[in-house]
Amino acid sequence: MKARIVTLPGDGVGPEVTAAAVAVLQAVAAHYAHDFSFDEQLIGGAAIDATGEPLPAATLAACKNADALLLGAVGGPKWSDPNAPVRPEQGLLGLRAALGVYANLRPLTVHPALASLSPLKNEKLHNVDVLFVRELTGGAYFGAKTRTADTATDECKYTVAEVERVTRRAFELARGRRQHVTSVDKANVLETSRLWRSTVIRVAAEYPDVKLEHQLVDSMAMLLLTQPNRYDVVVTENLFGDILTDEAAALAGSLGLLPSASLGEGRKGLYEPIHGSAPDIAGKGVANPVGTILSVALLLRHSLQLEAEAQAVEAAVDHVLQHGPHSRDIGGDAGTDAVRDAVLAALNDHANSSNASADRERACG
Ligand SMILES: NC(=O)C1=CN([C@@H]2O[C@H](COP(=O)(O)OP(=O)(O)OC[C@H]3O[C@@H](n4cnc5c(N)ncnc54)[C@H](O)[C@@H]3O)[C@@H](O)[C@H]2O)C=CC1
Ligand SMILES: CC(C)CC(=O)C(=O)O
Ligand SMILES: [Mg+2]
Repeated sequence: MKARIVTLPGDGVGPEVTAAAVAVLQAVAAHYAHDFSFDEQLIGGAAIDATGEPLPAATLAACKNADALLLGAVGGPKWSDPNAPVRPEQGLLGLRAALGVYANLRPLTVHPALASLSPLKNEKLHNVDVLFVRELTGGAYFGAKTRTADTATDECKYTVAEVERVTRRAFELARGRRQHVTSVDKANVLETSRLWRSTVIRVAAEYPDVKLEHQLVDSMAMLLLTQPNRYDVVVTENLFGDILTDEAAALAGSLGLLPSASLGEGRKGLYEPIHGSAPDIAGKGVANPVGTILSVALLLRHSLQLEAEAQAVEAAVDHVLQHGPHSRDIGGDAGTDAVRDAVLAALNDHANSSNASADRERACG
């Protein structure tokens, strides 16, 4: 198939992990005879340096014209002056809003080979398989902001329509999994959470086959670490989802491992690791590319509908996590390129063995 993919490497480790993930997409294209074109665009601090804006018009135009987008990360100390007129993060928020990608899927699994890195080193780690569905284009990140010399405000606003659409997405996804949705809010205190909860309850009535439970976000932060295997699909608002998923990454062993897919109504999606620009390790060639490579698997699955290819990438990553090499954040000493090369080799083996078995089936049939 033909697909136009815009890449947005961004800042810090963003270009390093994006390059590794693009190499995987190129290998998928070669193994499975697809025609993927890549168009690299500026975003974040790199875009501010080049154009003065975190989301240049040319970037937005290219993104609107693409089938899928792959992003590294934005931000870093160079652009973090609290009084700066523009910030790299505004570029990413603006892109999410412009694309209308309101549902951010952040899957969490714990690879058995990495279980010793997890704070929960016991049987409760078995079968951890949680799909976070984070609302991505509303809430405090997008509300009106005010600032005077001694006071600042960030408005947190949600409409019923915004809650309904992300809740429906969560319930639809739960139907293909273990039919269980946990909605996380702070309905004992926040008005937005009370609207969230009543809307979720109403939408849930459309899905009698899916069990719904509610959890307040503060106790959820604890339960996620102590009983993660209780959860199937977790739906929550923008800020809570951002925080809970970085916490969840600790269970997997590193923030560098988790991928994400940001989806709206069409097939187009924005794919990125859940981590940031990791300025502490940027430029050293040691960033873990696994979260970004697994984001490529989500891109293949959700935007390009190439399920076999998505599974091939996931199997290749699984092989590397099982046998190494491992990057420093997960206890090894391999650099980004060595992990990328190991994934490419495993993908090559996987594709060759799939082709061989297809040949055998054809010969028998
Ligand atoms: N989606 C995005 O573009 C995001 C951007 N940011 C931005 O990133 C910058 C740094 O933010 P932090 O709070 O430090 O979060 P961070 O996610 O960049 O880093 C947190 C810790 O995780 C480690 N880490 C992250 N990704 C890794 C990887 N692939 N391999 C190995 N270790 C990894 C880092 O080295 C650091 O110790 C800030 O400017 C922030 O605004 C933060 C989160 C998301
Ligand atoms: C705009 C981003 C920096 C927010 C974030 O941390 C994330 O989406 O994970
Ligand atoms: Mg975050």
